[in-house]
Amino acid sequence: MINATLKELSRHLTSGEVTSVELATQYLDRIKALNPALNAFITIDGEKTLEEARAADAARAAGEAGPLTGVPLAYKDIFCQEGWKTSCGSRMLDNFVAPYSAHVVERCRAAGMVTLGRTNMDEFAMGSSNENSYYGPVKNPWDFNAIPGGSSGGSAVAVAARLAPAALGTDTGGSIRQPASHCGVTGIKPTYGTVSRYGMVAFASSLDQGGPMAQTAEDCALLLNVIAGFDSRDSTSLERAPEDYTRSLEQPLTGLKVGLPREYFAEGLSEDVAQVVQSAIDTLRQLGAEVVEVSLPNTRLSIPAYYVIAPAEASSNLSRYDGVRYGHRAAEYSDLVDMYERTRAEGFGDEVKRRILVGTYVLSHGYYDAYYLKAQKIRRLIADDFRKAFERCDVILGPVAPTAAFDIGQLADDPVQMYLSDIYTLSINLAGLPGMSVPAGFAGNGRPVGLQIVGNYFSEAKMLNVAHQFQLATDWHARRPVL
Ligand SMILES: NC(=O)C[C@H](N)C(=O)O
Repeated sequence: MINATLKELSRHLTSGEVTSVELATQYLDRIKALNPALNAFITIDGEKTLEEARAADAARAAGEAGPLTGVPLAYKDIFCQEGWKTSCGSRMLDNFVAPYSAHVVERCRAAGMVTLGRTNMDEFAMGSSNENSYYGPVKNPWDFNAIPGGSSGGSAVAVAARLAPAALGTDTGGSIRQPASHCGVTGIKPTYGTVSRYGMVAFASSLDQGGPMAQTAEDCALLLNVIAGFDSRDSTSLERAPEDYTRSLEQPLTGLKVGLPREYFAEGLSEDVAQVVQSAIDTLRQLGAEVVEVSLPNTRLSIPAYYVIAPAEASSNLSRYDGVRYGHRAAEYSDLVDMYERTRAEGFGDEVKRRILVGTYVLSHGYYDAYYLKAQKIRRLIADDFRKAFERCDVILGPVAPTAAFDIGQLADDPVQMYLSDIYTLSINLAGLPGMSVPAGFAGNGRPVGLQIVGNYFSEAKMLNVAHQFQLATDWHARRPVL
């Protein structure tokens, strides 16, 4: 049962082959056995989980079950969940129990899904390796020396190690796609505005977007059906008619136009990742896709633009952690300013402090035009690159990251090198486009490699169709680490 997809679990629950309580117990036992080594979860609470599972079984007995009632799910520790500690991977929120639930959590609970726990992450979602968590690094189940990717590393590992059949993550500059790629799971970051940010701890609000991580594209579609949709409590939530994201899964790919950006296959891409991506493209070609070359000339500017805009927004968003209202407060201080200073010095880790400093600097008088305004102009150019590219193709394919997962500690002292690993993911967030990662093979060292699929605005159903057809023709998504 532990290896089943959401789709299969739904069937097993419907047929009565398993109850939600039995299922939750199996996952909780596995979490208990493996989490001490993997560190994928920050919080588990078996009693609460079983209570939700019992309620799901009761709903089913009363004939009130939906397709995902009783199916378990893990949440990145960034989504507020009433009654659960919501730490965002930070000492600052180590004592914070959310008094309300995020929109996506409300949606999943209303669908009858059962909470397995809260997954580890880089502090305030800042990082690409999960080494920035106050709760310690997460281990990649394929190789305990490897990083799992970040910042949704705990969610990716939970799915890869079968500690959960699916998990929710967030993606500001690659945080769903890059850990999905490094752990061999499927993840999708929807078009900006598709999933409500209400109750999601804010990092860079113009880029943050929640999304599903699971074994298959089909499962991601099922989960997206649950979490997507308008919510008036998020001012950037889009008012659109509800969609069924599974509607195109079975369509053949004949005639699909696939764009390969020249800039994604150039210098900096490792040989083994290039090979995996190339063979995935060959598979899609055999399935009827037609390949065209496209150009995204401003790709290289995405790193400086993102690392101005994201810290700028973060410096503003994180100003709320002042020790007054909630979260950490220094134990000793002499006056109010001293309290602010000590609280923030103690509560935030190095990477968060670095970004607050950068963000404050680029927004400060005299530097605003030189950095922030310029970055916003680059953002427009990047979106224009994609607009032109999508005149010639239906989806864009490429790598998710330049290399497979690197070793724990390898880039820990080199933030700029760490930022460079986001080169293929950042521009998608800057443009607000949907992007996904699909397991496509392994690097020479046995670590997983994902294929990135980028779609035009609101083309999630098409992307999921491409991913699903790819998964019908390959079995990379079904491989699992030996644990
Ligand atoms: N949050 C993200 O999407 C990850 C990105 N590497 C960052 O540190 O900002």
